[in-house]
Amino acid sequence: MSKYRVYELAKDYNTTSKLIIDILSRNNMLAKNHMSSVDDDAKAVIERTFARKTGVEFSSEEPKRPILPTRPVEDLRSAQIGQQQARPMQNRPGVQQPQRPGTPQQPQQQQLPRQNVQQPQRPMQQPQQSYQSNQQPRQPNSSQFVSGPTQQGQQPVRPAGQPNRPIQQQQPQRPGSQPFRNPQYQQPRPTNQPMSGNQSPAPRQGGQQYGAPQNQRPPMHNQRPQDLNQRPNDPNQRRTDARPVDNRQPQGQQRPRPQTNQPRPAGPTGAPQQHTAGQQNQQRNDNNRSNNNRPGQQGNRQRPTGQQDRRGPNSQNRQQQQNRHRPHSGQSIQAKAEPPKPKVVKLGTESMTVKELSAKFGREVGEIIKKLMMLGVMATINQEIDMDTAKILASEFGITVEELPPAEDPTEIPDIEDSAESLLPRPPVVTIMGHVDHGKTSLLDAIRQTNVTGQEAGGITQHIGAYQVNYQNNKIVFLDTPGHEAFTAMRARGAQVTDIAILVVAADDGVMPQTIEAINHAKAAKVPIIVAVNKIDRPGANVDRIKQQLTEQGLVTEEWGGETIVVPVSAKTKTGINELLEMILLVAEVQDLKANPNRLAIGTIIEAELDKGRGPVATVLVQKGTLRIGDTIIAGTAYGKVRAMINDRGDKVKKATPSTPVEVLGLSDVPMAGDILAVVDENTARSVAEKRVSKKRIEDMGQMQKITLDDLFTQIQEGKLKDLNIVIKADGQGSIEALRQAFAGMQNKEVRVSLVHAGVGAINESDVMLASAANALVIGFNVRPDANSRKAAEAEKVDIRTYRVIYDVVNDVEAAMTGMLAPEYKEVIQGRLEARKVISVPKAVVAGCYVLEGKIFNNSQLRIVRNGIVVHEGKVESLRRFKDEVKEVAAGYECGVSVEKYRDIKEGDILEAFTMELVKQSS
Ligand SMILES: Nc1nc2c(ncn2[C@@H]2O[C@H](COP(=O)(O)OP(=O)(O)OP(=O)(O)O)[C@@H](O)[C@H]2O)c(=O)[nH]1
Repeated sequence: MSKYRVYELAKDYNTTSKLIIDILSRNNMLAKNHMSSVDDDAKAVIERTFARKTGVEFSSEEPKRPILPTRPVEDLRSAQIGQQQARPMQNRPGVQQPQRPGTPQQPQQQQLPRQNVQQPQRPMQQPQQSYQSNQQPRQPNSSQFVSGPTQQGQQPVRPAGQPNRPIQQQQPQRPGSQPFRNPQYQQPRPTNQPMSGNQSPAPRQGGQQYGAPQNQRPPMHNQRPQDLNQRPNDPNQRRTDARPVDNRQPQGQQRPRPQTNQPRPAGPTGAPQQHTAGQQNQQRNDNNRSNNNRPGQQGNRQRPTGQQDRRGPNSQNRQQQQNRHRPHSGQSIQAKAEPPKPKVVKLGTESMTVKELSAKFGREVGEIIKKLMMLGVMATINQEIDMDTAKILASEFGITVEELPPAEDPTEIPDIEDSAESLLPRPPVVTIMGHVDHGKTSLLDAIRQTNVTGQEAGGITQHIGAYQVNYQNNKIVFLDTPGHEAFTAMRARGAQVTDIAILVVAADDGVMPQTIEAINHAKAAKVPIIVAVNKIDRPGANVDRIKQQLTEQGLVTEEWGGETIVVPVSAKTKTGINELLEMILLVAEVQDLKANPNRLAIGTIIEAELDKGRGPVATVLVQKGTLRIGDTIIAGTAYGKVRAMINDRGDKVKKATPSTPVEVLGLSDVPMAGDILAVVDENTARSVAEKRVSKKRIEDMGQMQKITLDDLFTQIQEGKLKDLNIVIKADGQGSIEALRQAFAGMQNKEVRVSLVHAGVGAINESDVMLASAANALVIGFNVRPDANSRKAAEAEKVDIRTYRVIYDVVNDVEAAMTGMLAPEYKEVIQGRLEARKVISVPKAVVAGCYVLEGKIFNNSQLRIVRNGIVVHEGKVESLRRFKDEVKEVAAGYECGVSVEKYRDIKEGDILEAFTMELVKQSS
């Protein structure tokens, strides 16, 4: 009975094994896979099917594999025929492994032991084993053969009576249970023990059983007679080397063994091969070739004859696939250049991508990613890896990291060190610090012989002032910092630019919390402290008690053996002022304060604001060099040319030497208090400012994202926590800093203050829109909303609250946070007027106004706004139309308005008429 393998039939009919299996299954014929053997009936079915279908299915599922031209023509022909004639052994699990390229083919006896180290059998190969027996009718019994360089006419034949292996003995190997063995010898054996070279295969128990199909159909020996007859006579149609030989050829079928009578172009095929009983290990070439001719494989064009592979068919084909891309063994092979694997790498402080790190480490990107994964970092090729992670990664690879110094920040202006010879003495910069209302401003007034206190809104110092005084031909610069807690940040900054701190302690009040805070700031800044015990004129003044309290804070007076200078003073009676100034000069002398005036200036922004008439105005304390008119300066993101400089007395100056405070005009923008001002060339100023702007934008974006995400997460975690979002607009950076600090300390269990935006200037429409988007409250500090922003606020239902005293802001917000804020009165804007003509009359100043919107009443309260800044609040003193007193004036009419106790109305001022309405208190 002839047996055919599915894949052979597929090949014969130029179609796929799957299609053959399908056709067979439709005809109730079992075929499991492409290695399944089928009988002649099945073949007949296939033949009939394809006769009918005329090849429609031929290419329906799998395209025909192209035959590569590397193979000789006769080889290809013989391959086609040979597949019909000789049953290839390639798919058998125990198929012999070809030798490695270049290894001379060994005699079979020598090869046998090597078969035992073949690959474990794969599960997919199991069925193939069972079909091997079915191939036998079509296989020459190689056990009868004498292998070697056979020639035509010397075809070994199976001796009559040579039993074939019993089919019953062909047990499929368990997957992976045994080494890969040549089924020709191994599988017939009851066990999987390797067969020695002189062992004979187990005798068949009847040739009729051998190869019998599973359905036990009668053999059809008339099948494919032509093939059989052609084989011995047409060597060109055979494979060039020996075909797989099967020693299970049914008796009587003396099929000539395909053999190698046409050596392959390469490979040592000349070794004599003997096929003796028990040595029927077919040439590995055969198997190899057979493997190469597997349906769907393209392997037969790769491995030269005699080059054998120890591996199974699949890996062999994989190898063949690789070989296609591999240079021929004879060629000079350029090994794939591996990147050098350094032991030490230099890394900067900035982060690097995974790809960059792989290049630095000389490792594949995949290796880096794998290591990162093992470290718990999921990264992609373009992921940025920070320095710490890179170091850990390097240690994983056994690489030492050398840190490079940080790259120069393009947003920084490098400072130049001055030589000792260039330094000249400079005046000391003194900061007055202390608890609220202990008399800081009064003391400075006493020193300057001026009265600043009277001009301050709410009686509190709310801006850093810088003043220069002369005492005994020595200049002393004073920075007047406020004592309120809210100004901590400003005070801290003042301590950073100062040389000496004057700590004001009221003799009748003693050391208070802000006193201690001031001490700590001065200590942190390593600034010497001189204590001025003020208000010694007060009845309850007790200087010794103050000294005792100071000792508790680590400030031991000189009289008590310490180093702290304590000067009792009275700002009111001007007592002790001279002693204080002398002590300042004494301490300054000890400090040996010097600076180089002959260089480009460096200074610090003490305060900055936007003046509608003059533009951005910055108060600068020059610390090094000399600042001159026309210098190109940069401070923060602002830059420009010095257009004008005004000293503390209001005089215009052309230059400012070290330790000189001046107001500087000419900046493009309002810098932040604390920004460093530097004189640079114009290009540098512009480029550095641009870089700072973009850097700030990126930082702001990151901050916004962080805040949003953090808040979201925190809110989820904290349950009922709500944010009180606030937009601040103020008249100066100092006020913003103060409010920022005040809000930073505010938080209770239910509400947290979140600053959405803070800026200098009047409240504008974009502020309102931002507040609307962020569901925020707008707080104006000494600024007012313009007409558009007020309308926008009404439309968007945004609450704008304006203040002139920081206490009120803090108290209101704190009250709101505790749910106690229930305003008894609510401001209701009645109308807006513009002062167009100001007339002075006896006992009053009358502003000729035009009512822009709403109404003004003769009992209205008035707020006078100049350039968006509130300059006064008061009551209507008189309201006239022409010469008549009237009760109200509506929009579109002119009127004369005078304000109670205020004569400084200017043309262009905006007068807001408002009233306070009682609001029902909510519980
Ligand atoms: N009797 C007496 N009163 C003083 C003296 N110094 C200041 N005062 C009064 O104390 C109050 C507060 O004085 P300020 O100079 O405003 O105090 P401050 O520390 O500058 O206050 P802030 O700017 O709010 O921090 C004012 O009413 C002063 O008149 C003093 O030496 N004797």
